[in-house]
Amino acid sequence: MIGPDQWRPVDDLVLEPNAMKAATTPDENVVVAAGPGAGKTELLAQRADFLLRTGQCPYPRRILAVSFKVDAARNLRERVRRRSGTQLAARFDSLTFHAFAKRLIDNFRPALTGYNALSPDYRIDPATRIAGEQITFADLVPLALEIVESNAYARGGIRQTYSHVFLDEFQDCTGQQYQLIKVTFGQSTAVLTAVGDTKQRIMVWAGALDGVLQTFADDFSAQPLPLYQNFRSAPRLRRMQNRMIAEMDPEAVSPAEDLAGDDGAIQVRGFDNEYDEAEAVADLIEHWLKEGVETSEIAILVRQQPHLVAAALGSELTDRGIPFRNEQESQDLTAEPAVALVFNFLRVINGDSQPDAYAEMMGVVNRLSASEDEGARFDSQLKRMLRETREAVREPAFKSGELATWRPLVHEFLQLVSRSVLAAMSPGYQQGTRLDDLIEQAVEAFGREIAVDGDAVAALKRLSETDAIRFLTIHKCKGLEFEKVVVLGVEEQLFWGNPTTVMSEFFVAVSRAKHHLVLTHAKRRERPGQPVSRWDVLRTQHQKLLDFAYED
Ligand SMILES: Nc1ncnc2c1ncn2[C@@H]1O[C@H](COP(=O)(O)OP(=O)(O)OP(=O)(O)O)[C@@H](O)[C@H]1O
Repeated sequence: MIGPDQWRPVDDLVLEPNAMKAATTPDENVVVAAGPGAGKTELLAQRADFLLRTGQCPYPRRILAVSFKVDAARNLRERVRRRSGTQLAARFDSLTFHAFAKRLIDNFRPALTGYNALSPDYRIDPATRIAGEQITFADLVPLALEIVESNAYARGGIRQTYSHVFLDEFQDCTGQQYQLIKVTFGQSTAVLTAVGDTKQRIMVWAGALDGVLQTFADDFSAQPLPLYQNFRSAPRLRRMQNRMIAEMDPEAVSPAEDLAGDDGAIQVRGFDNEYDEAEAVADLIEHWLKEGVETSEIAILVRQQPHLVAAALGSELTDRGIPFRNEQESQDLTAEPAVALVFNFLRVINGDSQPDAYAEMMGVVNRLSASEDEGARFDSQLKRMLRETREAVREPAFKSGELATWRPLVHEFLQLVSRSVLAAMSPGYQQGTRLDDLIEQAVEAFGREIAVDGDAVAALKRLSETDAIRFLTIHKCKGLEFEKVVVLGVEEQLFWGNPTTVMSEFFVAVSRAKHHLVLTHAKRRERPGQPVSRWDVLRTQHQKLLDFAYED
């Protein structure tokens, strides 16, 4: 352990004065409002290191970090683990609001009474609530709120556990989520750090509270500590962001002299139709890849219906053998433990050295063996099966490009693991068809990728975090950053609705780019083959948004 005065930011980062203050304040609630790329998430990781390393968060107390998305919570957890080491990071709980609420319910369930009373083996279902037995995701936060509102023992327990609380992307906090934080930690000794950017408030449709950063500052007597830097984007891109900020939040505009420089590029490209657009964007991507840009540093952003709007680009990339991933689909999938197990099994039987996948897979399956004897028997059966399967896939006759050859192998493995073990992996798997549906989706996703070139290792790589160009919705790209960003379809027909929300979403999209931003629009987009609720064939460029791309 070191003294607070001895602590230096991890990785030798230089923190601006307010960031340093927010990272190291021992006992003050703070709210850090700052624009894109200012280092808000980084600041939370640094603060976690400070609190754990200096003992300001004294053992055995813990830090709670609450985020909105599974990816964001995982990113922050990983960042802290990498920086501070596994031992210290073990006292850092990086959870989504849903996961935090579920923890409260699991730990203090008997506090729920009457209609809300729940049996110990309650289930969570996406849609249907059954009194006493099954709740939906939407019930989690209200039930957790009922627990902390009605039960002083629960409030005391959670306050005892956490000495510090972090709130990331706090501009998108809903009324219920805010209440949960306020009732749980208001009037307590917990020290709270909230970070956010009102210009990136894109969850209004989901009930994000207007002015929540100010409300938090008032309710928690939190000191506002604005940040002014942007570590992400090159000057040309920052000037475009600044033109948008001038309209969205004039007080936050940066002085022109801070944004001088020629680094960075913005292109606006108009096309007659989506096929011309697909060809031109694929040419650009091919060019970037030849220049040595990593696939994981390229993102294609679409406001809505990405699988339809980006379909032509997807086929063009497939024809050229350029890997891409529809994030909406596969990233949600890989967060599922059953899907991760299937992919890890495929990695183990295909790759020569896959220690992480092997350890993860064995960790899951062994954890669940009932007795030592049974465990040993199961272990040897599984190892034999893996050995034989590895040999089989190496046979020249093995048709690796066809899904039909893989499907029985996956099912044989899952049968060996057993239904009860699979069902125990997640509360949602015990009822209905969710488990089978997920396994089928995992196999299908692998099938689509393996069809590209028959290379299983490459297919699995594309299905994992890196090594593929990502197609994302704007909601999914929150908090992420890429060298090259293409916003596909800057058109009235895609960027419609409440003008403030449209601006915020466009702002989130353009501010993901580090060096190069491409904005496209097309005059026509053919109606997709599949049924679709709303589709306009004729398109109009969104002039107001595109105008921000041009210097005066
Ligand atoms: N003090 C710093 N010095 C150098 N680089 C930094 C610093 N703080 C953050 N960065 C880097 O700047 C980039 C943006 O940081 P981060 O993602 O934390 O910003 P953010 O404010 O959360 O952005 P956004 O709100 O747009 O998602 C990251 O690549 C991060 O590693």
